[in-house]
Amino acid sequence: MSDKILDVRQMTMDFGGLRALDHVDLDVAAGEIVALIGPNGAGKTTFFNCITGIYTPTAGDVIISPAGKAPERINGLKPNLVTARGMARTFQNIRLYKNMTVLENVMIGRHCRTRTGVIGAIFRGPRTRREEQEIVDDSYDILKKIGLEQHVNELACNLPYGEQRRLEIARAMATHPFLIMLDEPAAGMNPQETRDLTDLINRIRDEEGISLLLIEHDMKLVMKLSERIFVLDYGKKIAEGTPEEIKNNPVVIKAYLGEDADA
Ligand SMILES: Nc1ncnc2c1ncn2[C@@H]1O[C@H](COP(=O)(O)OP(=O)(O)OP(=O)(O)O)[C@@H](O)[C@H]1O
Repeated sequence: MSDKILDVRQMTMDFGGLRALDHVDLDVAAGEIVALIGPNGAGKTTFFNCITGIYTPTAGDVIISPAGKAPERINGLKPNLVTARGMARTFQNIRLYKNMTVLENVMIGRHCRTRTGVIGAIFRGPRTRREEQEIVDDSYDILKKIGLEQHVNELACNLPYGEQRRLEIARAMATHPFLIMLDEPAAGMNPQETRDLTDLINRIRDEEGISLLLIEHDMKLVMKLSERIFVLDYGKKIAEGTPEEIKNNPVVIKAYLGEDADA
């Protein structure tokens, strides 16, 4: 496929004697929503950590090809540089600056796109002030898109759980990514919050043109949202395909879905 924006080849990660990822291939095309599923301990979060620079994989390649840019191998880049290349992520456990406002949390995400250096920040010339205003405006726009604009000045810790999760997504969007990776975005959400999240993810793809790769245990959500699904089990990729193919794949049913296949 020529329109791959992310192409992960033979990703392998050993923790001492434990092989958490075993030669895993995965790709995401432009404008695609892809899910990575598998039982607890299958290696999903490790996979995210390997492609975002948190871990240095034992072997494998991560190649990105955002629109209009030449393909680049990003193995070994530090997480902040991976983000700057256009790959943003959220974490399994909410990681917000809880005692900062909603707007400030998004502005922090946006800062990875600033041009002002230390000198500019100290002297605060017109260019720096203009850039700061742009960051505020851009962050506010993102909060509007996410539906959190009425909370701009509230502390992040005072938001209900579902909205904290949305704020994390807003912060990821503020980095102007071509791909957002969500680690269990629906975890702990009630049914209404999960429905809102489904709409939000679709809107991010349809209106912003951002691709998404998500780890999720909520099979209903995965089947509804994803165009393709990759399945891990004990660090190995055991299947990939459309939701229909995955639902009916006997190897997947045995390893993971079991009775919930039609959930
Ligand atoms: N830093 C680490 N050091 C040692 N072992 C680790 C480390 N991180 C993960 N592992 C192990 O690697 C395997 C894969 O873990 P990982 O967290 O990636 O699974 P997962 O599919 O994300 O699970 P879950 O759905 O429960 O979040 C597990 O056996 C885990 O114990």
